[in-house]
Amino acid sequence: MANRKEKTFRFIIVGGGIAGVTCVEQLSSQIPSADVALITASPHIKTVTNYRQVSKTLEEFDVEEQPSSVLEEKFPNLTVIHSAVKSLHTRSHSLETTDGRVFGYEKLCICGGGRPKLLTQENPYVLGIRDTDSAQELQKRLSKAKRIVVVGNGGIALELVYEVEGCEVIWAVKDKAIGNTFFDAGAAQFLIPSLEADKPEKDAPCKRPRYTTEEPAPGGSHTFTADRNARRQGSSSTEAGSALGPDWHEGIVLQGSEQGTRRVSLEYQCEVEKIFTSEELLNSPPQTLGHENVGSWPVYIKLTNGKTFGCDFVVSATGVVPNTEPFLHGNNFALAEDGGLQVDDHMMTSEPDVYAAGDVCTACWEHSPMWQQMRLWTQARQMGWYAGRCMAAQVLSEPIELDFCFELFSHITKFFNYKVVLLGKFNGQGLGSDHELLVRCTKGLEYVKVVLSGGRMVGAVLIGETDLEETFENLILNEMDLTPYGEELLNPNIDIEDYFD
Ligand SMILES: Cc1cc2nc3c(=O)[nH]c(=O)nc-3n(C[C@H](O)[C@H](O)[C@H](O)COP(=O)(O)OP(=O)(O)OC[C@H]3O[C@@H](n4cnc5c(N)ncnc54)[C@H](O)[C@@H]3O)c2cc1C
Ligand SMILES: NC(=O)c1ccc[n+]([C@@H]2O[C@H](COP(=O)([O-])OP(=O)(O)OC[C@H]3O[C@@H](n4cnc5c(N)ncnc54)[C@H](O)[C@@H]3O)[C@@H](O)[C@H]2O)c1
Repeated sequence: MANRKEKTFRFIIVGGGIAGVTCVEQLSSQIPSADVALITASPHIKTVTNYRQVSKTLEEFDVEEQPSSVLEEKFPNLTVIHSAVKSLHTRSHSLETTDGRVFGYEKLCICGGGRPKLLTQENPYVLGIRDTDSAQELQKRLSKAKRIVVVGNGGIALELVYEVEGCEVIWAVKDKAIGNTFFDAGAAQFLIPSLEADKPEKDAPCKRPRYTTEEPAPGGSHTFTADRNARRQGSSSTEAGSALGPDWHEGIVLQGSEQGTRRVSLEYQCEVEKIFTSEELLNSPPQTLGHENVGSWPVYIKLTNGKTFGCDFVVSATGVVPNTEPFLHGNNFALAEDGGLQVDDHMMTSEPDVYAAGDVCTACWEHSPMWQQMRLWTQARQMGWYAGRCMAAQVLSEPIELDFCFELFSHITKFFNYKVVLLGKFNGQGLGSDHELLVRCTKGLEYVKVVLSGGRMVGAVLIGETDLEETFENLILNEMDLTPYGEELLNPNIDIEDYFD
């Protein structure tokens, strides 16, 4: 490294997202005398506000973008450095920023987050959504759009297809049902009517102890049309200018160039074969186009089901990749299969004195049977907080055990305007055939699914205002044998809270 060290900090945290900021807050409050540096590429930092512990493991909060001065005022020993890390030298315990400065550290925590795993990096008509800038770019392009194609079947796609209005949406999913990262086909079936014109009728509860679902035929497609005015009555108003947070889409107007109805066409079980510009399409065989007219759209997307759609742009909502590049060269980090920095149960990477937290890392300790990593705000906050505690514990020579929040996976969110709570092995992840499901579904009102293994509850999906999260969380954590209760567990006429008191 050519440049001389400008300063050596006791702790350096890289990344001003939820993981990095929570780590800084934890360290600075635990060891107020320690000099801490936060190096971040973004001009603003993300902070957790309105934090609420819903139950033992479920938490809810808002995410706000704030100027970094807010953090510096709170912690006098904190220095915020607005620059990106260009390279890391773990042997000399130093790093270099893109503006040529070199800083030393005693302990480092990498919280560089992730970036969208785009279908292609080169095509200007393919957008990803990550931060405020990309969300604003989406809003700008959408305001002139008549048709977009959304590829992907996770959190972003689910939120986007529901929120976009005044623009036709073609939604291409690899799977047999929508929302594969969060739901199974049963929950997807429950949610699908929300894309349709009328609010679903509220039927009497129907218990479905045996789990069956109808699936669309391979390569099948469905079109759902919603009446905008009808839906508006039940949805909250959009306010321009608020920060990208868990309700990121409420801060921007996702309105296409047309007024009136929303139209979502679902293309199931297909992937992207090719993305063309109109010029490329002119030079391709005539059968490529199908019913589309060449030249009427700026970009065309050919799916593996043989269909080609012209559109104004494509949203690639196809997951994230950990932002590890600047940290790898010349070092010896162990990387996980998903590209994340491997961390142990003290959030330590394989390099000495280097920790990592949030989307950039992959939890490689032996997980509790009820926990799995998903790249979510909640886990970024929990990992940042725990990494801060681990770093402090090490310098103070205090023992520390893996935090309780990693005992049980829990996530609370909203899809299609329904409250959604996910607990434990909510999709029977890793259980193979060694599990059974109990399902209760009331169309338009609630969907409750319980995953049982060896008579014990190991996971649950709760959609709607079920009020069951705390009871089910306790049942999972207590590992109670529920065999004697059988299907009564989901009997809508039994107040389950009283039942287990
Ligand atoms: C549109 C969208 C909606 C989402 N909705 C939800 C939701 O409803 N609920 C939920 O739980 N999760 C949601 N998520 C996921 C959630 O945003 C992430 O899991 C979480 O923000 C990860 O936090 P992080 O701190 O690890 O990373 P990030 O928030 O990505 O922060 C990384 C930080 O590191 C900085 N950085 C990167 N590289 C460098 C470098 N070389 N040098 C210096 N700084 C660097 C960046 O500038 C940034 O400040 C959503 C994600 C998206 C994109
Ligand atoms: N409410 C929430 O909790 C929420 C909302 C939005 C985003 N998020 C989080 O933000 C991150 C980014 O969201 P996301 O939706 O991009 O990721 P995701 O991991 O949730 O979903 C990615 C989806 O893309 C599909 N996919 C991957 N490669 C593909 C390909 N080549 N072709 C077609 N489909 C492909 C996957 O099957 C999956 O359905 C995730 O970590 C997600 O959990 C959470």
